[in-house]
Amino acid sequence: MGGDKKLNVVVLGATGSIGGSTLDVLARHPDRYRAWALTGHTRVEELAQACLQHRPALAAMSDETSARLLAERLRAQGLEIPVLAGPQALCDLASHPQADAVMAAVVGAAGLPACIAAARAGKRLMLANKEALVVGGATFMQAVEQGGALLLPIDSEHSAIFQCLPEDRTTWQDRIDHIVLTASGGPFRQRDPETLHAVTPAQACAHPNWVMGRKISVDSATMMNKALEVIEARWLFGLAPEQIRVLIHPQSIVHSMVVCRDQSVLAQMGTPDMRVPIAYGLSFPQRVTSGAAPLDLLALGGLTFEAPLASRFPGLFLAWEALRGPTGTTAVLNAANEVAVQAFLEERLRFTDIHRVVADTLAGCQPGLSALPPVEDLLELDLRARRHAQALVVAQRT
Ligand SMILES: NC(=O)C1=CN([C@@H]2O[C@H](COP(=O)(O)OP(=O)(O)OC[C@H]3O[C@@H](n4cnc5c(N)ncnc54)[C@H](OP(=O)(O)O)[C@@H]3O)[C@@H](O)[C@H]2O)C=CC1
Ligand SMILES: CC(=O)[C@@H](O)[C@H](O)COP(=O)(O)O
Ligand SMILES: [Mn+2]
Repeated sequence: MGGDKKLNVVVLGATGSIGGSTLDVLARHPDRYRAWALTGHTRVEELAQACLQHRPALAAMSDETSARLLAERLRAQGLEIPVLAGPQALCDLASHPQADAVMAAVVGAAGLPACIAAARAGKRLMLANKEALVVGGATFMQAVEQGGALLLPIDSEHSAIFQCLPEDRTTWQDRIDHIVLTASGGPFRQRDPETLHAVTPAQACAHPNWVMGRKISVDSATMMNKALEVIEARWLFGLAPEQIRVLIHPQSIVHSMVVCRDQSVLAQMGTPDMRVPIAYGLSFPQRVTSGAAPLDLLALGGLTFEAPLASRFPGLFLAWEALRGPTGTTAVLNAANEVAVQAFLEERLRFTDIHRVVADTLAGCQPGLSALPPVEDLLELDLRARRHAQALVVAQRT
C-alpha cells in the first residue's frame, strides 16, 4: 500500500485469537490502516470492547441474538455503530465497496461464504481460515482468480513458504521441488499413545508454543491441523500432494521451508507470534513492524526435527489420501473433524475417537460432486458429512 489513503480492513472473527492479534497490529499503524468493520459470532462483550477501542464504521454478529445484544450494548455506551446481523452480513461486509482488505479469521467451514464473497469482489484477502480453503478447494481458487483478488496466506507455515518465494507466482511451479511444513507435535508429542484416550480438553488445548482458539488447539494435538495445512498448501501454491512433506520441529522457530529444484533450502524463521504473518499480510509487498519479540538465536537450545509417526498421529496421513480422492473428499474430512472436535471439547467423545469419526466418515460419505462444484454444492456436502459424523459420535458413546 502506498499514498495517504488508509486501508479499510474488515476483520471477520474479530473476537477470536487471530482477530485480536490483527487488531493489535492495526492499532500499531493508525496512519496506514483502519479497522473499518469488525465481526463476531457470539462473544458480545469482546466485540463491544473492540468497537470501543477501534471505532469501526460497521459491526456484525453472525448470531442474530448476539447482534441485538451488541447493538444495545453499543447504544448504552453512546456509540453509533450500525450492527448487522446474521451470516449474510459477513458476506456483505467482505464484499463491500468501501472495504479494501479482509482478514478471514472465522474458525471452520462457516467462514467459506464470506471468503468467496471477498474473493469475487477482488479484495486483498488475508486467509487464516484454513478450513474455508480445505472445503472450497478449486472452487475457492477459481473465485480468487476470476475476482482478481490478492490471496495472502496468514497461517504461519504458509506465510513462511510465501515469504520464501518470489512475488511472481508464475515462477513457483518451476522453482519448487517440494515444501516442508513444520509442526510442533502439539502437547502430546512425547506422551505414551496408550494413554491418549484419557486426555481432557484442557490438556489438549495446552499448546506448547502458541496461544490459539480451542478448535485449532485440539487440531494441533491430533496433528489434524497439519493435515488441513497440507491441503491448504496444495491450493495456495499449486503443488501436487507428493510435493508436500511434514516434519515435527518442536521449537516452532523454523516456520516452514521451500526445497528448490537445485536442492537449495529456503526457510523462514522467527519467534512464534502470529502478528508476524498478519503484519506481512497487511503490508505485502512492504514490511511493517508487528510487535513480535526479536529472535534470540543464542538463547535457543537448538533446532531439532523428527518424523511424525502414524501410530501417534494417524489423522495427519489422511491429508494425502483425501487429496487423491474425488472432489469434495477434503470437505468431508473437514466436516467430520469439526464435528468430532466439538464433541471432544464438550466431553461427548474421547480424544482418540476423533480420528475414528473422521476416518469412518471418509469411508462412509461419498461426495458425488462435479470437478468444479458450485459453492452451494460444497455447503450441502458439508452438511451431509456433518450429519454422518454426528451419527458416528452418538454411536461411539453407546
Ligand atoms: N489462532 C492462531 O494462532 C491460528 C489460527 N489459524 C486459523 O484461523 C482461524 C481462527 O482461529 P482462532 O482465531 O484461533 O479461533 P477462535 O476460536 O479464537 O476465533 C474464532 C472466531 O470465529 C468466530 N466464529 C465462530 N463460529 C462462527 C460462525 N459460525 N460464524 C461466524 N463466525 C464464527 C468467533 O466468534 P465468537 O468468538 O464471537 O463466537 C471468533 O471470532 C481458524 O481457521 C484457525 O485454524 C491459523 C493459524 C494460527
Ligand atoms: C500458528 C499456526 O500457524 C498454527 O497452525 C500452528 O502451526 C499450530 O501448531 P502445530 O504446528 O502444533 O499444528
Ligand atoms: Mn499453522
